[in-house]
Amino acid sequence: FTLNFSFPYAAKRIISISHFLEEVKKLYFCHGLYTGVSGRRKIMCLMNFFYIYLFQALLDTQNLLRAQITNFTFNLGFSGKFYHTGTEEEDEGDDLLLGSVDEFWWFPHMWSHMQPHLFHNESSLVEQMILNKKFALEHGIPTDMGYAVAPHHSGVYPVHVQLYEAWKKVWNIKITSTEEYPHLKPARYRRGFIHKNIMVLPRQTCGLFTHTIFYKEYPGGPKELDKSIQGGELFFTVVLNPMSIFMTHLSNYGNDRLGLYTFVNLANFVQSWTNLKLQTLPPVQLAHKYFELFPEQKDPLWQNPCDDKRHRDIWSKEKTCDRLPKFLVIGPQKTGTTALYLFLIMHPSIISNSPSPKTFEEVQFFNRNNYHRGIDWYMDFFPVPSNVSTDFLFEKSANYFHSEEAPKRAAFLIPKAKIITILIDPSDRAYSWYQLLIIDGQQLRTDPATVMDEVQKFLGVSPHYNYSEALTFDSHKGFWCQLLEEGKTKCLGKSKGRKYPPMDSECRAFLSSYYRDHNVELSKLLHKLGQPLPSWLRQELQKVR
Ligand SMILES: Nc1ncnc2c1ncn2[C@@H]1O[C@H](COP(=O)(O)OS(=O)(=O)O)[C@@H](OP(=O)(O)O)[C@H]1O
Repeated sequence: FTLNFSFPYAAKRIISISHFLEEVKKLYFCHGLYTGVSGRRKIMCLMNFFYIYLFQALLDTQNLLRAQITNFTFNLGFSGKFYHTGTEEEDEGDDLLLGSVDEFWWFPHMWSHMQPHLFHNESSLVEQMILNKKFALEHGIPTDMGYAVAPHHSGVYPVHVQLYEAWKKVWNIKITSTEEYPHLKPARYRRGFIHKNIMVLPRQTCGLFTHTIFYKEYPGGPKELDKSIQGGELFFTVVLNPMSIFMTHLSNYGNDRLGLYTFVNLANFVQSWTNLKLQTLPPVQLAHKYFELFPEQKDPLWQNPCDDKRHRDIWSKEKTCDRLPKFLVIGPQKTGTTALYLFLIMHPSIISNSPSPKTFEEVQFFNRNNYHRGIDWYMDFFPVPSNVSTDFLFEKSANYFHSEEAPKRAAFLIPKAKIITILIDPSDRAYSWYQLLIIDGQQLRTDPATVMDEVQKFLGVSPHYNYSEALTFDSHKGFWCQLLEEGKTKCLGKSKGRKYPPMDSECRAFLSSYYRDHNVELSKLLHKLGQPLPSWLRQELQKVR
């Protein structure tokens, strides 16, 4: 234990480069990837330069870590615009490093280290990336690692879809990492996800930042860093995560070399006190391993980007969080959802999404694969409300009701949204579904104005809209329709409110008995929720089996 502690400390004093980085507070990064499965842990370290000076220090650290971590290799990130823009010594450092590209792995940052979410046009992002790629090609830096990191996490999560597209076009990026999904804190809940075929891995925090240059000046005192390494947070991060990714700044490898100190010490401590084996994998292999271990993390869960300050800060100013629905009509299908939809959009404060070319008035975002298109895609269906507090954006997708995924997904993105569902006798619904016959019996069908009064009350929408005046029973259609000027009516199309012969009694008895147990369960649920039983349900329950 004592040896583990004292060795890197001594090493630090012997090989430190004292004149380095006194005033450099800029962004020098080093990434470390710790990965592993069950009894194995793997480490890879990534580093990022603008003015590289510490070539020798990097190699020293890499060699020291290789003694403890199989295949340990730094992964260096580059923003080419800063090449040869430092002092003479720093420029020399750049050349030294570029003369030994084969010693390390490499990943692109942005050309000028800009935050991607500030670029609204994909083409400007592409331009910037092409510059960085040209720089890489000119200097023999490999361009096929498939890994990239966005400066300051910007654009990765919350997803800036333009970044993902540009990454794929220019660099064929397959993997990235962030500390922001689903949130920075608590760190132990960070997860990965796959979006647009790019695997996003959770990144851990090692406690080294641009300002942690000197051991004695470590925030809270050096004991804090030592505690974290020796059985504290950092130790547990590696022990509890089969795969850990760290990012440190180049400044952590100058002066007191806290990067070296921390990781060598950590690896020693882990090896002394556990049976874990540490090893490193190249990024793409690492990502595949991660999602083999955590397949349930593949599907992302989108959240409102404005709910977390850190997320809001890296969310494009040209995008707003107001283009999200305040309520959902979730179906189920064949219960009168189209009629309810029509009645709702008659209200001056209620605004629906624009139509989808494929699914018409329904967006069908939360239930199936549209969800993987991301929230930019979803929000584009909604207008920017002219008055955020009084306008009610909503969306009706009748198959949310029976979707396994929709409730969780909706709860994450729009946790405050109200939900409206329509229940009708399932026998009638099933019958309607198979287009044989339909039985009238719903309040929405017979008395929509009262239903719409309840809906308005439930939503708290204003002004109060008088549906008794705005709707009329169209005897030709046989349903309630919108009343237009001069007594004309606007009814739903031919496919809604069809005329069938009545259901035969044998069929009704069969369906009634088929749904009986479900209806009993439903009545219990409604009772528990303090909801009144619909009249059809009361009638169904009174039937003798
Ligand atoms: N005002 C009015 N006009 C027309 N139809 C009305 C109305 N109110 C309720 N209904 C009932 O709505 C049934 C269709 O339900 P949905 O719109 O939810 O169907 S779908 O899931 O979108 O296909 C539809 O069923 P079908 O007649 O079998 O099509 C009607 O029974």
